Amino acid sequence: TKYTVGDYLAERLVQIGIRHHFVVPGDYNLVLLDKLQANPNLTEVGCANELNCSLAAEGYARANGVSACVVTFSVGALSAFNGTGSAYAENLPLILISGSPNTNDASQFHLLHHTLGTTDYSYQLEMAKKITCCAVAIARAHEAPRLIDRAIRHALLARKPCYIEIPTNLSGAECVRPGPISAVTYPITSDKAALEAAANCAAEYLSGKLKPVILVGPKLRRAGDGAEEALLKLAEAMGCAVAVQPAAKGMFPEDHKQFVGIFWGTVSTDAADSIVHWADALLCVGTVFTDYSTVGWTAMPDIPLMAAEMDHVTFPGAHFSRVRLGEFLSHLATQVKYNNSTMIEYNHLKPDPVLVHTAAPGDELTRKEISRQIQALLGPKTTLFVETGDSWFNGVQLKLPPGAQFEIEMAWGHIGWSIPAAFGYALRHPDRKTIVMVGDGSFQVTAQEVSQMVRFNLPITIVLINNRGYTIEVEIHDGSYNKIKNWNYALLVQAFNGEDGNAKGLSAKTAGELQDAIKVASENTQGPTLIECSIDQDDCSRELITWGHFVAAANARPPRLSGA
Ligand SMILES: C/C(NCc1cnc(C)nc1N)=C(/S)[C@H](O)COP(=O)(O)OP(=O)(O)O
Ligand SMILES: [Mg+2]
Repeated sequence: TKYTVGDYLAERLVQIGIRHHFVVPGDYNLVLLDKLQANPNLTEVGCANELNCSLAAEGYARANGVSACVVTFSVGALSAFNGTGSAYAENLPLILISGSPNTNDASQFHLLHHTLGTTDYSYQLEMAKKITCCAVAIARAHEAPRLIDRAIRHALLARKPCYIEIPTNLSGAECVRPGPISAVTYPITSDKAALEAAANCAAEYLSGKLKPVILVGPKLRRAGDGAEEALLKLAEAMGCAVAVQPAAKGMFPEDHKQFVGIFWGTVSTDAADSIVHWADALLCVGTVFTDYSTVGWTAMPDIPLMAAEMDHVTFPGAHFSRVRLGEFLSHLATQVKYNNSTMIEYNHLKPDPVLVHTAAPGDELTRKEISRQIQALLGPKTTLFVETGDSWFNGVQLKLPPGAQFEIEMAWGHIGWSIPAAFGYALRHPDRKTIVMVGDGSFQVTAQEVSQMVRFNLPITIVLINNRGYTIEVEIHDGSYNKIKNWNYALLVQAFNGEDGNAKGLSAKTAGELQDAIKVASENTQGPTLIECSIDQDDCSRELITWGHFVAAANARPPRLSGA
C-alpha cells in the first residue's frame, strides 16, 4: 500500500513520543483519522467535544511533554482554539491538527458546510497564527514533510502549540517517508561562550549580595532538559531559601529543608513572602508575574530581578542570549559561593505548624475538613489537579509529600479545564493516582469528559466542592450572574455509566460521609468516583477573599486620561 501524508504525520507523532491522540471526527478529517489509527503505536481517544478534546490534550502534554489534538474544520477547530490558548499560556507543545476543505474547492468558488459561507477558507489558518508559535496549511502533498516537520520542531523548541491544516483529499495522498527524527527534535544547545560568561557573571553578581533567595516559576518544568534537577543542584550549592510561585507548586520538593513555601504575596504560605521581601537578590527561575500571581500587582518584588529563562539570562547590567535554562543552572551551581543567610533568617521567622482541627464524623462538612481529608490522600504516586476557583487556594495550601505532583492552569484559568486535563494526564500516567479538586461551576463546563474516564476505566477521584455558585467571582465582584442551577452531580456521573460503566457518584454533607466516600473511591479501581461535597456558599478561604479584593482593585483601575 502507498505511504501517505497521514502516515507521515502519524509516524512523526510517534517518533516524538506521542502514544495517544485526542480526536473529534468530522468529514474533513476522517481519512486522516484512519491513517493515524493505522499506526500501531497510536491510540485514538475520542472526546465529547473539541473544547474538551483540546483541554485533554493540554493535560496529556503536562504528563507526556507533547500532545496532539485532531479536529474538523471550523466547527471543530474554533472550539479547540480554547485549549490551544491554554497550551500557549501554559507553555505546552500541543499539536493542533485540523482537517480542511478539498483543495479543488477554493478555485471553483464553492460554498462549503462548516465554513462561514464565503469562498475564503483562510480565516482559520489566520486565527491559528495568533495562538500558536507556528501555523501551516498543506496545499500540496509534496509540501507535507517540510511543513509538518517545521510546525512540530517549532512547538518542541518554543514549548508552545503549533497548528497543522490538512485538506481532506491530501491525508491519503502519496508522500515520502520521514527522515531522521533528530532533525525535528534536536534542541538548540547553549552557545558555549555565552554559557560560560553568563555563569561567571551571575556568580560574580550573587557573590556581591548578602541575602539571595531563589524563586521558582512554572516555566522551570516547561524548559525540560533536566532543568528541575539542575535547579536542585544550584539551590544546594547556594544553601539559600527557595520559594515557589503557586503555578510552579510541585516543581521544587516541599519536603526539602530549603523550601520556604509558596510565594503569593499576602496569600503566601509558610511566610514565604517575608523571606522574599527580606532578600537583597532574587534569582527568578522560569517565573511568570501576572496580575493573578502578584495579587493584583501588590506582590511584585521591588528589587532588581535576576531572571533565568528558557533560553536567556538577565540581571542588572547583563543579558545573555542562547543560554538554555538547564545548562545555565548546572553551570552556575559549580561557580556560586555558598550563602545560607536567608535560610538562617527563615529558620528564625518560619511559622510553627498549625494545629489542623479534625471534624467529628457528624459535623457538617466544611472547606477546611475537605482539605484535611485530601491532604491525607496525597502520597508519592498521587497527582492533584486543582481547578480555577477556591480550589486554587485550598490546593496551594496543601503540603506535597515526596513524589506527590500538582497541576494548575493559573495563566489561562479556563474553568472546567481540570476534568478533561486530568483525563488526558491519567491516560499517560496510569501508574499514578489522579485526584481532582473542582468547584460546581467549573464542573458544569466540561462534565461530559467524565464519560471518557468511564470508557477508559480510569480510577480518577473527583472531589467536587459544591458551594452553590461562582464563589471566586462573588468575592471579586458579586452579582446575579454568579448563581448557577444546581445539579444532582452524583446522579449525573451514574448516568455516564450507560449500560457498562464503573463510575461511582457519591455525595457527602458531613465529615464522616466524606471519609466513607473517600474509602469507596480508593476501592473503585475500575472507574472514576465523583464525591459531591456540599459546603456553605460563604465557606471560602481567607486567601480567596484577600486575593479577590486586590484583583478586583486592579481590574477597577480608572482609564489613564490621555496626556495625564
Ligand atoms: C466563572 C468563573 N470565572 C470566569 C470564567 C468564565 N469562563 C471561563 C471559561 N473561565 C473562567 N475563569 C469562576 S472562577 C467561578 O467562580 C468558578 O466557580 P466554581 O467552579 O464553582 O468554583 P468557586 O465556587 O470556588 O469559585
Ligand atoms: Mg462554586
